[in-house]
Amino acid sequence: MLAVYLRPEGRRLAALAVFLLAGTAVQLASPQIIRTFIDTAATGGADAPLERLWMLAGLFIAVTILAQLLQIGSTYFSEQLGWSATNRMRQDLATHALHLDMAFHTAKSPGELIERVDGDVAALAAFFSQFILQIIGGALLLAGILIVLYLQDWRIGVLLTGFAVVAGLVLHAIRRIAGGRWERLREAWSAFSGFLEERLAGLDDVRANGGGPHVMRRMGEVNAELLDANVAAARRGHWIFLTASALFSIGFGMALALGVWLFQRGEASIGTVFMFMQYAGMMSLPIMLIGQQLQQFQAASASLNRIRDLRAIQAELTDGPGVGWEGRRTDAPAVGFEALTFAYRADTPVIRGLDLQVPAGEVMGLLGRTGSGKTTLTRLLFRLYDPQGGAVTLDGVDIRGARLAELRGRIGLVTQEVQLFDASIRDNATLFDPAIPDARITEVLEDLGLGDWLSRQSSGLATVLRAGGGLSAGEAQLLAFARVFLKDPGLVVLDEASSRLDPATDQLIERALDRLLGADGTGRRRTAIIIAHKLSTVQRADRIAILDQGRLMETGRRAELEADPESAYARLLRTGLEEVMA
Ligand SMILES: Nc1ncnc2c1ncn2[C@@H]1O[C@H](COP(=O)(O)OP(=O)(O)OP(=O)(O)O)[C@@H](O)[C@H]1O
Repeated sequence: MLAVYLRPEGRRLAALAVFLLAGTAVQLASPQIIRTFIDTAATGGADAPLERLWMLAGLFIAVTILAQLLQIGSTYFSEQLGWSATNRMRQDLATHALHLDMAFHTAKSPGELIERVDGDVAALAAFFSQFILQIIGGALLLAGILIVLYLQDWRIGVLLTGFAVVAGLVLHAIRRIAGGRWERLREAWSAFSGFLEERLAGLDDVRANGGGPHVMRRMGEVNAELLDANVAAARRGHWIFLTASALFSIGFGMALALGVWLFQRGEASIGTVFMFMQYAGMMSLPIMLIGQQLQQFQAASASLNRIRDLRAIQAELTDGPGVGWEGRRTDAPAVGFEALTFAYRADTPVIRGLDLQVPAGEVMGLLGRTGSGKTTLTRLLFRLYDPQGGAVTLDGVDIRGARLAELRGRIGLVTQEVQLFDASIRDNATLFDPAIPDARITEVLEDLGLGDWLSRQSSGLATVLRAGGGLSAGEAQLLAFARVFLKDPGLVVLDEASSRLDPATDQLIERALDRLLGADGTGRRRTAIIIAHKLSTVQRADRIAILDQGRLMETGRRAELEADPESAYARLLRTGLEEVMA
């Protein structure tokens, strides 16, 4: 999977390789310059050629600066590589997750998905860029140092190779013993953020019930655990650091001892001894980092596996072959629910063998107690789920044959809970369709009675609405109507809000309903399914269907049912519809 995302990055990869190789070569060169400098100075004594020394000093400075520049270049390319490859992965994952079935989204919490799509991918990106830089770069440098040392004197080569292996193993062992410190810290952090999130979400309740002191006491406890975990992690981190420092001092000491011995035997110059020390010092960082990154490797491969698992989940609801509904968006279709059975979970049926027809252009009022399956029926119409038995049809055609966009393009939906997005009024009304002209949006909003509201907004249609705030329940409902008018479909589903609105807004909604259902004299009829909570809305229906525990209890023309005192509908009206349904 990684190869797929890395392939388009060939150029960056090549640039990174060049920078890494050049950087390693330059880093390897600087101890050589120092050796020459020292030897030139030492052997020349008072007659040392000053010009040559100046040149060597200048060269050393140039090489040091070049090494830094190359380091910046490699960091730049490795970050670019890591993030651009994984950004594409994140985008693919988000698209994939958005196309998964509702059943999947019901089972997974949004937090879990965010953790997959963002957390895991970010972890991978960070690892990726570090991996290339620190493991590959570090390994190159380490190998380079050892090769140079072997070429210089095999004894120092053997000594420092042995040292590198032992130091690597000891550090690995220490890390394993000290392991677990991050887990405890991460747990403490997630407990802390979970605590904050929950209390902030319930702020109204906490305040209203005087729960403040209790929350603060609990916060103290959570904070104390966080402090403990932090201190423990820092203490263990220091152990690793101290061990590493001790190890590298020993390595340094061994290189020094061997150097001095070689010097005394006349087999190495003083400059060479100094060079050994420099190389020995340069080895410590890669040895530390390679070990650290290899440990991260486990975490990164766990992230990768989770991402792979998510990608492997396939949507069961897929596009049908298409039934040629393009251009029929505004036609009012006949809707049929035929011998429909459906269950969210295998053992609890929600719709049980339901047969119901809504003729084209008619308004069907869907009634039933809470939990009787009304909303579920509308979800099946949108094909958010597929039924286990029977079919939903539009104009007699099974909706499973249609492409999803073709089907959903024909239906408008006004739900009880209007989802607002953190976006402009324009985008909220058109649901991010840039093709709809501003003039049309303004016209629709004004027709719905939102003209005043719009004129009060600081930047008109461009004003950004805050998700979840800023709009009253009534205004949000009207905005949902605006969405349907702008889409202008031939079939609408309305899940009426059961909450009471103020009389003025109520009147605006009544007017919007008149227009939507073609009762305003324009004669434009739409097929409509209304889950009604108010008597005034029910009375707009041509037909009534009453559901009871997923079965059709009664259906017929509203006028006829009303006239028949034995009908369940007439009984409902007598009992008081709003009391029963609310
Ligand atoms: N996503 C879901 N997963 C599992 N069960 C569900 C799910 N959604 C609804 N149900 C169950 O299906 C049954 C029918 O729910 P539905 O929302 O269709 O009823 P409703 O008639 O629309 O009720 P209300 O008037 O309260 O909205 C209920 O028992 C409900 O608990």
